[in-house]
Amino acid sequence: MPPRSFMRSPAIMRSPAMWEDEMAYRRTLLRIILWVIALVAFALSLSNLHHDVKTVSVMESCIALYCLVFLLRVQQTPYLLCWTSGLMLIIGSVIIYGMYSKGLYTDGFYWLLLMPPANLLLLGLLLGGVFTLCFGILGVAVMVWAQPALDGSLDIALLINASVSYLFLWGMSHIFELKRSQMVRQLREMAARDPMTGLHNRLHLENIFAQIAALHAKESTPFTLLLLDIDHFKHINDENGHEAGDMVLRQLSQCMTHHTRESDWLFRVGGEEFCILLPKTPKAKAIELAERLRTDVEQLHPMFHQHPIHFTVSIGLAQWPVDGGDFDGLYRQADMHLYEAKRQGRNQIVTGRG
Ligand SMILES: Nc1nc2c(ncn2[C@@H]2O[C@H](COP(=O)(O)OP(=O)(O)OP(=O)(O)O)[C@@H](O)[C@H]2O)c(=O)[nH]1
Repeated sequence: MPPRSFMRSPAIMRSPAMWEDEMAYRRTLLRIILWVIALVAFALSLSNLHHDVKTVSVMESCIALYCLVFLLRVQQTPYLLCWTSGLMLIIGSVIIYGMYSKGLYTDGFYWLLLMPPANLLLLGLLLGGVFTLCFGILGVAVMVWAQPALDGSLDIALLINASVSYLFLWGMSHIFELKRSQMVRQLREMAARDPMTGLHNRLHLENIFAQIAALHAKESTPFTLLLLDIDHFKHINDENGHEAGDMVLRQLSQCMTHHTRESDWLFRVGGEEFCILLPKTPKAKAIELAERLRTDVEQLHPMFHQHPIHFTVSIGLAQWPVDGGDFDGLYRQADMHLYEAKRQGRNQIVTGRG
């Protein structure tokens, strides 16, 4: 007969893609933006060729070409920021050159206003901010030094209007990007946590496991996975009500937090089922911790409406890599041990061989 909790949840939930690639959002955005820039740059290149502005036309063709090559790499390159920085550098340089050239001064200025939102959206607050600052300074420099040479005099009103518009767009883009990244962080945190206990939820488990396993494979040290299940939890609910059951779940979470280190990972993986990952911990040490936890829980007796609630936990243990080299294997082994602990009468730890 297969282990109990594996029957309840046959497949361990896969992590959402957003955790697998921090830059997934920017990749998607870039795919659309690159097509647009490539087409616009190509059209402008033809138009400038037609109007005999050959240097700018060649530069615009280069932008279109860069975008097409970038499009081929955008989904898998690990150097996304380098590629994007290159793109913004080329576009910014062409704009500044356009402003410097006679005849394209005003056109170049309009295009420069695109730099703050594009930089911040594609490169983030810090790098995007540096690019925006550099191109802003260059834009003002072109106005102050090159404009009198081109137009005969410096238009102070235009300089002020241009600078204020640029700064305004930068400020708005900064606030937008700041709020967006804060919201993404909050959503990730909420998606990774169980609201009742504050522990990580199952979605996060596989990702963390992969990171811990990779680290331990490098250092050739073992780590241990514990599965805990509250005994007869249905009975606690039935006898004392759902609220009492919730309180027991929170009490157990606090007890788990108390008995573990900062570096350990605690998860609520099901209704009354919990998982603990103990990095750099061999089975013998994990058994000591599990035993302390089990006896502490046995003596807790939290009060619910002046009525003490007695509860116990059963624990299954498995050590990486001897009990399983990958997530599914190790989790299955710990689950089999937990099943055995339940079968042997509950309120105990089963660890298997070794
Ligand atoms: N209060 C409360 N109960 C929950 C929650 N999630 C699941 N449960 C209850 O947990 C109980 C689990 O019952 P069972 O799977 O039969 O397990 P058990 O009674 O603990 O029995 P053993 O595990 O065999 O010792 C069910 O009654 C669920 O309704 C929750 O968030 N809060």
